[in-house]
Amino acid sequence: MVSSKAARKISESANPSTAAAVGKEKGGGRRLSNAERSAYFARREAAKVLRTVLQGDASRRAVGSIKSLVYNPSIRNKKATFALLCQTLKYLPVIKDVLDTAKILNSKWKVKNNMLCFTMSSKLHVKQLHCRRQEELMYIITYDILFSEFISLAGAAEEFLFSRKNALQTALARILVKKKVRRVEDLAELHQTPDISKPRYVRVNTLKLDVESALQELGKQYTVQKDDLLPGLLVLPPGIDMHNHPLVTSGSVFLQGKLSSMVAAALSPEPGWVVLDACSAPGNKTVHLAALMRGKGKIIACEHNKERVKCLQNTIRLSGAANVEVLHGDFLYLDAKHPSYSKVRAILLDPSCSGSGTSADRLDYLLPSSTTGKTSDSTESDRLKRLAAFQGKALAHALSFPAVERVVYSTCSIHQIENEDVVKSALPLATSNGFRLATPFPQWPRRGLPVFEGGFFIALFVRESTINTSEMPVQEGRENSKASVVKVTTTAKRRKNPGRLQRRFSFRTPLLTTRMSKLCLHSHLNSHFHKLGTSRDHE
Ligand SMILES: C[S@@+](CC[C@H](N)C(=O)[O-])C[C@H]1O[C@@H](n2cnc3c(N)ncnc32)[C@H](O)[C@@H]1O
Repeated sequence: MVSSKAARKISESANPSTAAAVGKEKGGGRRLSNAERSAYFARREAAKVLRTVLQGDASRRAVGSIKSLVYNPSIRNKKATFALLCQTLKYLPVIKDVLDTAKILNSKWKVKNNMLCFTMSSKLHVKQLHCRRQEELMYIITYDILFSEFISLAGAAEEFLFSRKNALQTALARILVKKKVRRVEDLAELHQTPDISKPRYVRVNTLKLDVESALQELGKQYTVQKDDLLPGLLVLPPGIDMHNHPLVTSGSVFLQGKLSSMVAAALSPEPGWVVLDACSAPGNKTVHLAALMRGKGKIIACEHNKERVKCLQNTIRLSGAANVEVLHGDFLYLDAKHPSYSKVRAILLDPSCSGSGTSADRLDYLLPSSTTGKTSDSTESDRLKRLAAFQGKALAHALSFPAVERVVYSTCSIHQIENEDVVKSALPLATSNGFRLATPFPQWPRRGLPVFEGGFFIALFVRESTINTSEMPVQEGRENSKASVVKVTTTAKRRKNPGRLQRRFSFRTPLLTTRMSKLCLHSHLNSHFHKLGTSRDHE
């Protein structure tokens, strides 16, 4: 959580009066300083993320955590955006109340010339914008005006709201009187920040850097030590921001928590195996698998969400893993009996879940639904049932792949319905297919109990190999393909006839050797998918 002090610091640095470089006057207008520009963009970036966060929260759909949205590559000024976003969310109930009382959201403001042209000129092309259309931006700027000490006025929306500063302040004063409190901090609605003082973990990407070198490099700046359970994991002090550290931006280390790092380690695939990552984006565990397999063998990374496929591809690219094949499609539709999967020996199943175990990490306590109790118990329970139904189907499907010896099922949920209940419901099938539940980390002392604040759930199924994979038919072309990352775009849409799937293919590198024609390729991939009569929209 970013303190108001930190947010103020950022606001101060963005303020023209404290920033050294104020641009020169030009043609009757004033060119903005870098700090003004940066504040202008940070507010708009924060507003964009805020819109996604609020829409996701209102519809209870997983759109990514606050952190993951801010640390998306499309956000340029991450630090300022994050600070503004967290602070605005913290004060959001008050801000909404203030804007309502001051009747500002129903007004319009005038935009002079082009808002993005950083010259405040007196020659006008006036356009009117409605505040409602820019609601999130209004929230961000109102936060800045009311609660941070300085504000840069660059931008028409800023000018408009600043001209109503008195109305905003009067509205705030009225609300305090009405609620019988003296300070804004005393308003009961303000979110309490939980005390999160967990260490920062980084996982060394051994495809790019060895653990000793990472230890040495990070040791120049921080107190760092090896984790006592996972050899490639390093432990650093809590609260440090490493997002821009060169080892992180180069993909030499990944910011990955201990519990998340335990999942691929529990699967423990051997170099040379064919491994399926069933629900893979954004790909942290996919590239961990690649590192554990030392780049040997093949990982098929399946993901059904188009946007998240892009994220997955970025992660793979960053990691330098050359043995990952990205499959854009629904895992439940993959035909386990298809020859392409006949050599899959391990499956990592980390499906969509409620995320209840990592909600503090994801800053969910800042979301409106966490304080207003907008989500009723029955809505939440329906959601959990829907998720559990999908998770159960996915686990049963994973256990049906013919050559699979190890299946890891993991969630970041603390709900029994998504964890033990799913595993229990799959046990009869698992047993009849020759699997038994195994202990992934015998030395891990507190299995089954909440180990940190929040938590992960990991179940490992193993079966002795009954199939000699060297006798498996080799899939023509695929085995000979030199393709490293293959982009297969598959759009499976439910239609009147549920057995029919509509697909699109695009290849960055050839999937098969030239011996196979495109037509042949199409029918080859058509038979990869196998309808199990389930909904694709699990969330
Ligand atoms: C919990 S996340 C996986 C996180 C990932 N293992 C990692 O460590 O980076 C679950 C992912 O599964 C995807 N997903 C959900 N249902 C799916 C399905 N039926 N087939 C393929 N992917 C699915 C979601 O879009 C989401 O990206």
